[in-house]
Amino acid sequence: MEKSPFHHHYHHHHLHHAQRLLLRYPLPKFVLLSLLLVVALFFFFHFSPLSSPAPSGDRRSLRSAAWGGSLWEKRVRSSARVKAGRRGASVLVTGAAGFVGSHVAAALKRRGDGVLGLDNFNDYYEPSLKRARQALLERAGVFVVEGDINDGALLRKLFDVVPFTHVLHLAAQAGVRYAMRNPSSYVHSNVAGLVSVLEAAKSASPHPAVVWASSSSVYGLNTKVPFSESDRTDRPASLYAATKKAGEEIAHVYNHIYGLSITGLRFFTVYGPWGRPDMAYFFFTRDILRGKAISIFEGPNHATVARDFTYIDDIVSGCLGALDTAEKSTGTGGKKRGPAQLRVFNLGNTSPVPVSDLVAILEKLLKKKADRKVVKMPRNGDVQFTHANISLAQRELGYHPTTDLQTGLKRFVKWYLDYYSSGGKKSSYSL
Ligand SMILES: O=C(O)[C@H]1O[C@H](OP(=O)(O)OP(=O)(O)OC[C@H]2O[C@@H](n3ccc(=O)[nH]c3=O)[C@H](O)[C@@H]2O)[C@H](O)[C@@H](O)[C@H]1O
Repeated sequence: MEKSPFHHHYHHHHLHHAQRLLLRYPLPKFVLLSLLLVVALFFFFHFSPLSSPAPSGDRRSLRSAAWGGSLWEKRVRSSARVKAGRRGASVLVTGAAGFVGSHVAAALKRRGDGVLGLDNFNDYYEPSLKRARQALLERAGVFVVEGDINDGALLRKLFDVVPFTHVLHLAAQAGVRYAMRNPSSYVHSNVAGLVSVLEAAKSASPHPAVVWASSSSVYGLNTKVPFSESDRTDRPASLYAATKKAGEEIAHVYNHIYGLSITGLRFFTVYGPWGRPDMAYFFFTRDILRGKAISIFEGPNHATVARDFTYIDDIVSGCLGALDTAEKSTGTGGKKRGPAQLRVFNLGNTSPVPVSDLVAILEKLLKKKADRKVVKMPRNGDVQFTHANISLAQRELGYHPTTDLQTGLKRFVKWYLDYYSSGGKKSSYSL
């Protein structure tokens, strides 16, 4: 709507009037000075580094623990050093304070490899459990740097200090159902975070080989069982699954352009001592002990919901097999000299168990009946069953899972009672 000439004139007149007023009654000096001071203070606090959160890559940022400095570099170097007289690997383990990360980091160190951990110790589940795992790793000689995989400056620094031969990338936002409550965390950690790690790898000299955690959930709504690596993975049922599938596509790009050797591992519901409190086997144990009701999901017309539960020690052997058979990357400093290895493997147990059977095993081990509520599986991103065909991993990685659910849960319950009897601080249980 065209502004009327009156409108324009009206404003002009008012401005003129204000000027006349100011000139006629000059403001006392101190009023002017205090006005100037207020304005100056506003600009100072608004633009000063103290007020705006420093960019995450800035090690002086108040949020993440400081990193860098000569003492820090010395600790990084000695942690990542291969044991004398051994042609071992020097591995950067992201998510090293996590469940799978801490177990694999300890196993690598035990066999003499160099290991440097990285973890942001976020509070997706109680950080005290991550700190307890970190303490065990420190005692084993593994330094876990506190930092975020999205902190490019930190990753570049780590690769400057250590010529890593491998990256075992396990840092991720895990959990199928939580994706409906915090979707951005999955994009931040599983997509942006993976790109950040692959960017650091392709910029390093030499390029490390990368092994990273994908997920059984990429099989989504498939009904053909058992799942084989060549089956369709274009029907994810959760955002978690979609970010892991996206990761597999992103891996293909970094392999194609930069010649990075990349191996994706599709883990199948991993469980065991030092596990994740957000997973059913863990909180069912807690709730049975507390006499709290547990909800057991069931499929359409009372079909059972089942998982190919895989014990942590078998997963560790699968991860070591992937690292040991990973070919070198064919690039260096961002240039590729030839085609590089690109692989994906199922790491499962090939014996799916209904959730109700898992509960029955826990009741026996805990000598306590569960207060069961059988509920229809909610539309929460869960799938009705998973079942791994592991013949490819058996052939290529020498992967041979040996632990059945009864045996694995027995070890988990022993750890659980030990750890929480010490008030969730420590456990005589090693990783
Ligand atoms: O294979 C994977 O890649 C994933 O494995 C794991 O996901 P899930 O298989 O969903 O494990 P988990 O939550 O322990 O539920 C176990 C069973 O209990 C059922 N379940 C769950 C909760 C409940 O209250 N009741 C119930 O019956 C539930 O429907 C399910 O059938 C990892 O968390 C995930 O990060 C990813 O690694």
